[in-house]
Amino acid sequence: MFVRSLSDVEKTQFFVEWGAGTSHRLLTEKDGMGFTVCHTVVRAGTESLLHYRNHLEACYCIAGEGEVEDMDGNVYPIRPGDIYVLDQNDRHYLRGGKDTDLILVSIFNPPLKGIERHDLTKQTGSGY
Ligand SMILES: CC(=O)NCC[C@H](N)C(=O)O
Repeated sequence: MFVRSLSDVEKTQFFVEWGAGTSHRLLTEKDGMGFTVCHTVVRAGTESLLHYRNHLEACYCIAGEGEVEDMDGNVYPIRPGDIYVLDQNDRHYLRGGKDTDLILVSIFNPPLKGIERHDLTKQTGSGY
């Protein structure tokens, strides 16, 4: 077993600014667990169009507030204790709160290599 902290990740390439906040990729492919765990900050006032074509993702909110919107226009407020699940590789909008960051634990299956980067300029949605 091992223990890893946010400060450990900050010394590595697995701490990324993803365009609308930060992501500590706490577990990556090389850890051999079969999934990735990230501590993700979504900055207040941001909106990102995201689309993970090669990974399923579930995001569990541990602090703050925000919302997620599917491509049918359904808007889901996200608060601590909520999980949103992209079980169909769903394209979606992710928004931080008006004045409050949204803090998520994001799980990816299959795992990320850890060095993937978003390109939020893509009209089709950023992802990997
Ligand atoms: C919630 C979400 O997907 N945010 C984007 C960052 C992601 N956790 C990543 O590490 O790329």
